[in-house]
Amino acid sequence: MPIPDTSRHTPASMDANPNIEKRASHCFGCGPANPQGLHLVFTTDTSNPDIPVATTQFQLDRLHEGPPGYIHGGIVATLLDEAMSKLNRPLNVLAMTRHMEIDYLHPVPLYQSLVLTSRHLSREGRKLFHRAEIQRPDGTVLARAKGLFIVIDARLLALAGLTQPES
Ligand SMILES: CCCCCCCCCCCCCCCC(=O)SCCNC(=O)CCNC(=O)[C@H](O)C(C)(C)COP(=O)(O)OP(=O)(O)OC[C@H]1O[C@@H](n2cnc3c(N)ncnc32)[C@H](O)[C@@H]1OP(=O)(O)O
Repeated sequence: MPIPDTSRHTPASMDANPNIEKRASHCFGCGPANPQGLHLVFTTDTSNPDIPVATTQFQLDRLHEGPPGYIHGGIVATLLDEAMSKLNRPLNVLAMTRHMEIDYLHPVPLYQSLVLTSRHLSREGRKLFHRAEIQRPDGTVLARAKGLFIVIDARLLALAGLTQPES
């Protein structure tokens, strides 16, 4: 069987730098170097270091439209996933989403400033359980998610040709 040419799937951002944080600059959710990304910037509250909380405000336009006037459901999932992923570093782990479930409670509007927040719930070994919500400024919850993140160890990183972040 011929070996597939994977090089054609390699985006320009995948340069030779093996450091995971430097390579994360093109993350669709938070990477500052991704011209088509969401450029989310989170504030993380670690006043209780066991239960970090991440928050950001965002406002999207028709580039991310699904139903007329509202954000596409896949982008809503991205926002919730990204917010939950921001809890991993404060917990001193690298982790990836294994499972998430979403309640789309109300359509999420375009052209309005909204609040995206996430909170760590619990940990069982390498399994991290988080939750996230998108709210209107008045506190109305528009969408919420629960996520299971799995801690990625150094061996898996090395298999992907990556190194741990500099602490
Ligand atoms: C390789 C590249 C490295 C890059 C490192 C970068 C890291 C930092 C970048 C962060 C970036 C963030 C960006 C935003 C967050 C994303 O979007 S991340 C991207 C989306 N996620 C992915 O692509 C992950 C793809 N999945 C995988 O690679 C593998 O499944 C994982 C996550 C490494 C886990 O693999 P595994 O260890 O073989 O998993 P497995 O043993 O089957 O399950 C783990 C545990 O979860 C439990 N479990 C599984 N499914 C369920 C379920 N549905 N319900 C309940 N429990 C479940 C299992 O029972 C198991 O439990 P234990 O037996 O340990 O008690």
